[in-house]
Amino acid sequence: MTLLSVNLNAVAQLRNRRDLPWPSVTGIARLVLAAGAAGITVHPRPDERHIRRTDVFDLAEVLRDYPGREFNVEGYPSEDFLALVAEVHPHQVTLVPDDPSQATSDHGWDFVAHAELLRGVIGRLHGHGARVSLFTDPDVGEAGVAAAKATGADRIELFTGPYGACFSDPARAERELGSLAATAAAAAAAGLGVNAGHDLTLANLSAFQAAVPGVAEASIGHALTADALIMGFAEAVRRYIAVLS
Ligand SMILES: CC(=O)[C@@H](O)[C@H](O)COP(=O)(O)O
Ligand SMILES: NCC(=O)COP(=O)(O)O
Repeated sequence: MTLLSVNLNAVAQLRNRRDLPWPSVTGIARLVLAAGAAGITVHPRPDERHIRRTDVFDLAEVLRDYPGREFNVEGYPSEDFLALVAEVHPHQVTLVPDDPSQATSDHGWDFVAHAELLRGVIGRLHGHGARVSLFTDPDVGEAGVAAAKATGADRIELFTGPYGACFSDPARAERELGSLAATAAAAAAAGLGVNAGHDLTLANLSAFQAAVPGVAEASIGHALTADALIMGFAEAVRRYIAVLS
């Protein structure tokens, strides 16, 4: 069974439209956890376009009321980011090679070029007990997985954005699923855990699950929030969990 971690970036972005405290990021976190989500994911970007530094501390407090659920904090390993996660102590840190100016996360790590950086950062994160996952392009294959393993990471997160973009091209979706499945199998053989995320939806998730077995955690936010605008967060969480189970 793949666990669902709900990404709250989009809720924070809606809140930030006005200088008002609603929609409440912590309130939605409590709602999705009560509905059965295994955890919460956030990506506090340097410009605080959505998740703010204060949200990360507030959500860590919420997670303390839900033993067994996990807090996953994503970001580029800048000194500011590393200082934040050293204070908050999330269960998992997902390292992403994002430039501050990027509109969204749109590629994984070059594990060879960034080997030294990643090894040092992962050692620091392990020092305060975090599990470390590395954002990974779908087509890195065995060589890329071996390089990821060499950094000391615990998991890779399959970047499913290219697959999610195939919503009108079934043939390309099949090719993307083939790449994702090959990289996931290589990761499992190398003793790495496998997470997944970016542009997963109720429409594409079951085909992903069928093609890529053994994914430990899917972090889903944008589409789940869009669904929640129609059916509510509790029902949306239940629908995604049903597909992931
Ligand atoms: C790493 C990833 O794919 C997403 O988790 C990321 O959080 C998306 O960031 P935005 O919500 O800022 O697009
Ligand atoms: N790591 C992926 C994530 O947290 C959410 O991505 P998305 O569902 O908002 O595209």
